[in-house]
Amino acid sequence: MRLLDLRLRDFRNIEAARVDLGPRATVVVGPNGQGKTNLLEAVYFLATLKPLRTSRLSELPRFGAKGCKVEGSFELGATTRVFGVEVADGSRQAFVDGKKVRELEDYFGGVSVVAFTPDDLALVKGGPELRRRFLDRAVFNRFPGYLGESRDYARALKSRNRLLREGARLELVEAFDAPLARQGARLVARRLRLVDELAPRFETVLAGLSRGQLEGALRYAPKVAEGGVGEEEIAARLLEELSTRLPRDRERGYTSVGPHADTLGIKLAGRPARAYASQGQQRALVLALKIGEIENLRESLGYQPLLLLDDVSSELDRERNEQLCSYLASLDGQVLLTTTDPELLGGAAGPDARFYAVREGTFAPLDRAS
Ligand SMILES: Nc1ncnc2c1ncn2[C@@H]1O[C@H](COP(=O)(O)OP(=O)(O)OP(=O)(O)O)[C@@H](O)[C@H]1O
Repeated sequence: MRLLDLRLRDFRNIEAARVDLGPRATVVVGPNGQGKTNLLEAVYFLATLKPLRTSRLSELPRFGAKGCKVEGSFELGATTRVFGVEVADGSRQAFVDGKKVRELEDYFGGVSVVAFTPDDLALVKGGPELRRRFLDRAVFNRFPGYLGESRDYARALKSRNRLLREGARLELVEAFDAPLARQGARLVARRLRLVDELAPRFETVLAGLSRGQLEGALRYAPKVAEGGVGEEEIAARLLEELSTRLPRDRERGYTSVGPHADTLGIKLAGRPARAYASQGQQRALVLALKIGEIENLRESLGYQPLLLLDDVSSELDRERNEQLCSYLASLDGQVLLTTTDPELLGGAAGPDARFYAVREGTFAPLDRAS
């Protein structure tokens, strides 16, 4: 997989842009607030149909514009396909080779990205929703069908919560429980599978980064999946939990059990990293999570996902930054990096890197010598 070029219209502060990507690293250089992250976000949106920083599609079009569009040509094996996504009136439409895509699953064939942004550094210490979000994005990267599955679950959950808030009759709420439990069990099963794959990689990478000093572990263990049971049994248990908790959920006005309420546990030497990890340890943990995810995708997909790194170097300490740069230099897939200071990238960009300068949403190729 290779992203050849990228075309944007009215995406955040970018009125119009075309960026041709290098075979390996493409580096976008510019001062704060010029549009570096916006470009990265456009690539992420193109590849995942999910915005990177917000959950609101309506924030993506440039101020005053009615909609926005991102398009990119991907080389996929021997063919080249043009993927596109447009936002208009707060909803999105995806295209492949100019044709509207009706089923989201049809869109994702062979395209995969992993983003690493300064926000990720809050993963360890931040609230449980951040780790759940990381987990969900990692599951989606690995199993693209997860996007549609989580959307179906979110819809069913929203309807059930509305009925709970409105104090609807119990039988009416219960009518939602069987499908909700089934869809919820699917999400739980996908997450369990991903964590099974990711956890050993994360542990190995962390041990490598810390020269054997740090011992980490990942834990996703919802009660409904205790004992390593399969998806059907998880659904049955979830249904039972929903029913047991129904009177209390009705009082509170929301559904208190299910994958939306679970999170990913990160441990350091057997203890919750959230409570005990130092700043440096947190950075090592996050780096190990990201590298672990990339390695896992590389193995399972058979190619390296496109990496998007948003000015992470300036947020890491020197040692972690050097580790990240040497890891990047060892990869042969594509990386899109943004930075305020190219010096921080060390050897990560490599000799064949392509550079762009950005000012007020306008991108211009940069001669490396300049
Ligand atoms: N929908 C939008 N329309 C127009 N401008 C927007 C929109 N959303 C964000 N912006 C603006 O885009 C500008 C660039 O944002 P971006 O996050 O890409 O900066 P950056 O170059 O990554 O900077 P930093 O180095 O500080 O992270 C900001 O001034 C922001 O206010």
